Amino acid sequence: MDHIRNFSIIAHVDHGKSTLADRIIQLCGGLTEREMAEQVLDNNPIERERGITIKSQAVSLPYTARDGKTYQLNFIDTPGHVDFSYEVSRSLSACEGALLVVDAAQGVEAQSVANCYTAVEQGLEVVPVLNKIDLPTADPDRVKEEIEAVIGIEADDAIAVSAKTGENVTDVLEAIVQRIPPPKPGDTDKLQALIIDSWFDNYLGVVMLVRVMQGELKPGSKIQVMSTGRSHGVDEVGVFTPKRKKLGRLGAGEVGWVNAAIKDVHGAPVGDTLTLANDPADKPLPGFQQMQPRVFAGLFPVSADDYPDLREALDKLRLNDAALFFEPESSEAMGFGFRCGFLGMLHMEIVQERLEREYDLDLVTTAPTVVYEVEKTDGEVISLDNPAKLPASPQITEVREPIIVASILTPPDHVGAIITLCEEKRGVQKGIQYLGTQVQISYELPLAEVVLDFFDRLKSVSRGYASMEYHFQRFQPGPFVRVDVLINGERVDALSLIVHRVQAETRGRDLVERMKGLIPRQQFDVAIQAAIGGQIIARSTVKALRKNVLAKCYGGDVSRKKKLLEKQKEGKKRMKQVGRVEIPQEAFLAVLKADK
Ligand SMILES: Nc1nc2c(ncn2[C@@H]2O[C@H](COP(=O)(O)OP(=O)(O)OP(=O)(O)O)[C@@H](O)[C@H]2O)c(=O)[nH]1
Repeated sequence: MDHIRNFSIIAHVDHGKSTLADRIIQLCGGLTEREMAEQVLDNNPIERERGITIKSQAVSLPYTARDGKTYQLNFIDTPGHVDFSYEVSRSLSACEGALLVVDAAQGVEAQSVANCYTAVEQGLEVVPVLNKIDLPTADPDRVKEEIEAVIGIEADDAIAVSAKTGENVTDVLEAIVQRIPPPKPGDTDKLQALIIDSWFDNYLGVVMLVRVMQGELKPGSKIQVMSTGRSHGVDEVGVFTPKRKKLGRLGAGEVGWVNAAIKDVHGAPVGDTLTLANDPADKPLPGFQQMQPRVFAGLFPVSADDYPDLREALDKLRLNDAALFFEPESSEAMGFGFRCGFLGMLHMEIVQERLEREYDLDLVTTAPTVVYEVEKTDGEVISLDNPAKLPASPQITEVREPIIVASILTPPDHVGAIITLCEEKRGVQKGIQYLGTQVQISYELPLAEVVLDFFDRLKSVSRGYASMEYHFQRFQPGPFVRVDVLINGERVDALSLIVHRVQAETRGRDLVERMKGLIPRQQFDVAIQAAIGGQIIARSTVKALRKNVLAKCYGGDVSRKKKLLEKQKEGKKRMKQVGRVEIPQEAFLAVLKADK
């Protein structure tokens, strides 16, 4: 085991993790120059387009070090975005060390701090790497100080590199070999393998990425998933180089893939332990925190005929995405659809995009909402993930909303604007610390406010410099009311939202105004109202169209007429017929941009 090094790379989005990983793979001879042309690790098209890494991946690489020995370096990738921070901790638990990659021009950002603490807590050796030193604005010395001041780890021997040009990347490989310890042997030889990740492959069924802690895994063995007690025969084991490579065994300390004819990812839960069915380990490895969807929204097909297809598509996506939750929902206004739970807004956007792109579905999404805890007068406490289902007020004792703790890092210039923003979002300041060139501000904030437009606002008030990390803290009671939207006098359940009493009037007015701008003019007047209970708090009208649109075409030019009709059809794609009124997708999301 002395020749094995298991490591991860911790980095804020865009600091160059994928580029460095590619360089490392290239230096170890994993791929040819041509194969490198495509960034290999971000291998889902949506991830690639957005330039973010979502799923964990692992690569095993042989490296002949300066000491003449050949080491097996196992790199386990981690995602960089806040929505996926639970995946970071699970990747880290398979490693003995981590490279902390910090952009030498940009400096330390909140996400790297949070992930670095996770690594330190898990007892990993952290090796700081300053990337992008080829940039004229790079200032490695300042960033070293920042790492020490903000994160509090030693950065004297940080390695300054350019992942782009390849400068000093060999030093990183040497540091992995010298500074990161090899895996420790287990207490016994009984198999314990941690499931770091599992995904569904159309040809192979479920593939598991595992870290063998002790014992060994071989084709033909009968393994047992410890939490479910289910047994499966192992078909194949191997590693990614990054290409799939079959092996005869995976031994203690190694990281690789296993496939064992398991039907879907729920049969191979991430964080679970594999052992041998006929010679099981005494106890499972410590698992991971269960991931919980925090943001919910309704997904409805534009055309009711697509409902079965939507169900099938969600079923398929769930094979691969254990964090995705859904159950059938029926709405008076929208018909049949699904209430879906996501880890955060990015997760939601990705799921929606995949449904539309990969499954060719036209969908309308309702405004995302957080989960409220509602205590009823009969003592029952319910988790409310759909505002339309809030019980009538005489039945409610208390409504509690989720509160998060946010840690924001920013240069000192923007502190004032950020505090103003947090206060506007009902935040409570918990601390503010000047750390060299950066300021760390911590706030308790309602998750509902963060879900709205907080990230965009934070970026805009800090001109892109502030970064943030957050985690759930607790539920807190408050005076919440349900604001309903009425279109021509009919309540549209899919547009209801839960808001703080103090913000209700403003939100209602903003929403009505915004919707007025988004609902196209129809053959008749459309009245839009916002109401709390029976009381109307805002109203507005979309005036009827005066003329037929085709009148503009002077009756003559057929192709022009056709074009116009096609254009209208296109525009209709993401509309939902509610009663007599056609409501476009944007109107359902109007609430997201409230009070800007
Ligand atoms: N100048 C310069 N640019 C770099 C260097 N390393 C990475 N970049 C650029 O920085 C951007 C982000 O790099 P990625 O490797 O995609 O960043 P990442 O951290 O993997 O981002 P996520 O996959 O979103 O987590 C890309 O445009 C890279 O070309 C470097 O050493 N120098």
